[in-house]
Amino acid sequence: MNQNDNSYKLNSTVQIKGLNYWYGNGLTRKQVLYSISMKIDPGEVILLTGPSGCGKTTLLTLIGALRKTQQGELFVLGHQLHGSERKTRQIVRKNIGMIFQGHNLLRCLTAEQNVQMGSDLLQRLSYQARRDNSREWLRAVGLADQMNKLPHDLSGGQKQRVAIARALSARPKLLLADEPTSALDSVTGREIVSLLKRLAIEQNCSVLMVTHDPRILDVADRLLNMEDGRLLPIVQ
Ligand SMILES: Nc1ncnc2c1ncn2[C@@H]1O[C@H](COP(=O)(O)OP(=O)(O)OP(=O)(O)O)[C@@H](O)[C@H]1O
Repeated sequence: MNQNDNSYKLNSTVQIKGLNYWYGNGLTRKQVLYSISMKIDPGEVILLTGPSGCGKTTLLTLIGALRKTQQGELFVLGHQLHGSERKTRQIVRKNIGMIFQGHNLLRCLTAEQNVQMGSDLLQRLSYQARRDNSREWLRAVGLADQMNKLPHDLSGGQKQRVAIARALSARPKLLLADEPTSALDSVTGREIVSLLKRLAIEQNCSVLMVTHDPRILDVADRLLNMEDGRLLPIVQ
């Protein structure tokens, strides 16, 4: 490995080479990812598509340091995750925002309190500054007048806006989103993805988004397609 290889890995938000992954053990062991190689540059918005069961969520959770890497190189935000210690994975996770299909908001907390869970990761800020940060983010996603509402009093689109505010309020360098528009109608879905892209760009935050939604593909800087655990060559 030469010096250029190393700086490349440190400069990319994500750098993956020859990543394989298996579920199960012994006779039930099944390979679900095969020789995945890819990279994500700072500020890039990438959409990952592919049929159900092809391995998209598995790849997302490996990049998000939510699973242990088994084989291959996986550099995220300059940290090698293969063979990494728990502490390294924690550091990486703290710098990643995550948004899932279900918005994953806590039902008993207001919109503001849910966003504050993200702001609270900014440990150097005072309580008041974290609170202001949460409110600013709710304003940025257009929910200034809904701060005190509980999730069940918000529409699906509004809940996803809160989830976006919560994810971005922690100032992540990478945002991972797993089908964030799947529960939304097409107009709201597009609106949410455009908002997410605009806000992420403003933060110079890279985005990797899994989607089945063909209506939002044009939002991407780059499209990746997966099938049977493999990334397909890009057809221009
Ligand atoms: N915890 C698990 N244990 C065993 N097999 C699993 C587990 N999670 C996923 N799988 C299998 O791994 C394969 C890839 O699943 P994964 O969820 O990554 O695909 P996906 O492309 O995200 O699918 P979908 O679009 O339906 O969410 C599938 O065959 C799935 O059944």
